[in-house]
Amino acid sequence: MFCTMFPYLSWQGTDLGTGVRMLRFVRKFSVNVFKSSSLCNERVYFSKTKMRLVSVTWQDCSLRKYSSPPGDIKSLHSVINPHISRIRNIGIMAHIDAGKTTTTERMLYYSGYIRTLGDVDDGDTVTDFMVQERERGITIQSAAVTFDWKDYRINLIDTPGHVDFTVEVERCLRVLDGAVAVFDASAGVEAQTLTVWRQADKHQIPRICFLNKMDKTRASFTYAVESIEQKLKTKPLLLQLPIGEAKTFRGLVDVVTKEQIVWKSTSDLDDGKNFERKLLLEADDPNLFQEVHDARNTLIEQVADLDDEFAELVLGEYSENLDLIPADKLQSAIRRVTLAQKAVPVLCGSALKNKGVQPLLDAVTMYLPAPNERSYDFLQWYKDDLCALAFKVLHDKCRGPLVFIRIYSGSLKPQSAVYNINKNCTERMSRLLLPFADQQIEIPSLMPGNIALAVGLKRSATGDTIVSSKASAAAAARQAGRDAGGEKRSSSDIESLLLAGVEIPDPVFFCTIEPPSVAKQQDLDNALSCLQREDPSLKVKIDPDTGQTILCGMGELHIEIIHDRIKREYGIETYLGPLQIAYRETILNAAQATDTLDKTVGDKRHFVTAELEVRPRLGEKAMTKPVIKYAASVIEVLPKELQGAIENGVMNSCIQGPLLGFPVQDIDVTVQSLTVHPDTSHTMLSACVSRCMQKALKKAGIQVLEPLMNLEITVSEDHLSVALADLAQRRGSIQEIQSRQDNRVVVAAVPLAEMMGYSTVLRSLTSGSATFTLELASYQALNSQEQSALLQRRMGLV
Ligand SMILES: Nc1nc2c(ncn2[C@@H]2O[C@H](COP(=O)(O)OP(=O)(O)OP(=O)(O)O)[C@@H](O)[C@H]2O)c(=O)[nH]1
Repeated sequence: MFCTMFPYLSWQGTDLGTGVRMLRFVRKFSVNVFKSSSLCNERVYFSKTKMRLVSVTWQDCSLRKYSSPPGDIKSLHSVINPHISRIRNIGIMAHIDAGKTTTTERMLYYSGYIRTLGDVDDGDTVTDFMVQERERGITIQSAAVTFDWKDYRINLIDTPGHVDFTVEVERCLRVLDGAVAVFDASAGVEAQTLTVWRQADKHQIPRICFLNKMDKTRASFTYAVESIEQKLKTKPLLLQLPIGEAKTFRGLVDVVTKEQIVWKSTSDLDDGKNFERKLLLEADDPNLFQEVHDARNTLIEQVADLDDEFAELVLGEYSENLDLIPADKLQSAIRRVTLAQKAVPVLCGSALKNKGVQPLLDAVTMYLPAPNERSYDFLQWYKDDLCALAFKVLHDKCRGPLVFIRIYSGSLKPQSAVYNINKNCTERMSRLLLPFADQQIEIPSLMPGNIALAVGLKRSATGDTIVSSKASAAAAARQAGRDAGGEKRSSSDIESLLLAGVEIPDPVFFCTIEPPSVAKQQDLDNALSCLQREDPSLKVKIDPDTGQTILCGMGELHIEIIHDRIKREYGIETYLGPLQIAYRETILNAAQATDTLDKTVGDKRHFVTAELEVRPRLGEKAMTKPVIKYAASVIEVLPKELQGAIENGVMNSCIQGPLLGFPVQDIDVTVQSLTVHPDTSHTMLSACVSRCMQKALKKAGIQVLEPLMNLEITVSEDHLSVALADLAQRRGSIQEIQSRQDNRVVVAAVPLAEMMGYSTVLRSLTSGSATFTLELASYQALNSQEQSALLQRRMGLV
């Protein structure tokens, strides 16, 4: 599907003149296949596609710095690989429906990369290109697009807002240098904003806040800013003030320069390209003038508090009159505090009404960091050698997997071999493409800081680290090992230092999936392995008892979308079993067990006697990996190579607990004694340890744990009581009821088992007016009654 949606143009490295001519061609005719009449069936897609050739004048090209004459190598190079200080890798993140896709669409439009404005509600935006995204009006996959704004190259990633796709957000954050957090100005900080904000904190990503939807009836700049300050515990720097609010919103004032930016046209058809920018004078609006004057002084004070260099200016040269502080000095200081993540610039606008997006783009280039202004720990071990991260995979029927790559150091060239550390394999890359808006342009090389699409990598998956060769990976590992304290760190610790991967939380839902006939099983397996490479939060396993394929996902919507994609993209009509909860198991007491394996295979005798102890682990954070220790008498004589086999045996027994077959968490395991005959294979040793573990776990008494979810419902006062009554029946415990403008926000903890089909129920209870988000909080123990009821259900007794 991708090749029909993203036509690409190419040139080969040596013929640069042709390359430039090709670029001119790219600019002249932007092929927009998104206005296709058919978005549904991939196989008929091509024949039904109406290619729309949009003429772009040569003047347009020159504005976008593509005007260099054929053969000008320097400028061609800057088109492909701009100077690193001119690159911005940014993400757009927010709560569901805050307006990320609409804002991205406007950015592409104003930068000249699309000729018509797409609309989420009409299902024709560039970044929401999956059929399911267009139908549902939500972002499911992150989309990476490249465009130029003024003199800057912006690689932008539009991330999903729905909580089921949080992993997608997390893995994108890994490759971003900065982010724009979009808010609905009438709602302020919402549940999912908090989650993505925490994720961005974890990856230390400098941010800008954009208060979108300033045109909405209940939009309130003050309310949204207060909620940012209180809920996100951050220091908002107000760089703009709105002119008007809700219906009267028509522009903004740049607090730094004191310029007013006003969109004169009130027509919904106006594309917002034309606006007036001029100094705000007292005579224009005395109240607003005073407000801006006060806001600028507050901003200066805030920044001076956070930045010593600026404080010196304020206290010295300009102490008599803060009005005289030049805008560029203030901007530089704002940039420094933003990069240091001491504060967050706040801007506002209405993406839908085409207001405020151009100043937002200016702020992105002005205040967010270039790749060389960020520090990445793992880079110190690669120096100038290649280090890149595969952060997204798309399957294209014509060209195979397309892998989005962010390059951190070294360089990448097409037709070259690279080494994938995670997969421990060497792969050949055939082509490199830049994802310019809705086209792809083939490039001859990729330099640090940039993002591109690699064609030909058959095994690389989302989250893999790519380097130049196995030797380079080994050298980096040696260096990392030395820096990390040599022998004291295990090899897996060192590996994790080298890998720039993403932590994937365990899925909370699962169900069986069956093809329409046995003959289609192989096709289904292929489809699932492709989807898994794209989406590491999707897990697929085989039920050891029934042999059925099990699909495990992050939520109802996640599984629904996967089911739909298998049908539409791979043409397989599958049947899903009922959705089930992924419980966990843990132990109640400490216990010991002994096991002996004595087997002769051929002329070899495999003999193991193991004695293990298991104990409940009392940590704050749930741990699915058991902590394995060895008694002193064992570790003294245990050959290192047997350790791996023992640990495999322990891990395997924890994948399926002894009571219901769910993963076992929070246990400590001690190998008390071990006797191994020299001929014993590692597989036999693992098998014996695994069996011994199962015995010990059973003796220790099993407790089933269920996923407990954080629930946040936004509901009107009228429907509050009915929503609360319903929650009480779902074993929900209400933690807080907050006010959000005219609405109430109920914060509660509810077992996931009680939330099946909740969206339909809530919709009917509140006439569709309430919204909710659900996020995994922890695992809690079932009481004995609930546990035995669950056991009976699982055994088919009730
Ligand atoms: N009034 C108003 N509506 C807006 C504005 N921006 C977006 N919308 C509407 O809000 C809805 C959600 O917009 P999207 O751009 O899809 O939001 P999103 O954050 O990308 O949504 P997800 O990807 O599903 O999380 C759509 O109906 C938009 O038309 C705005 O500035 N004002």
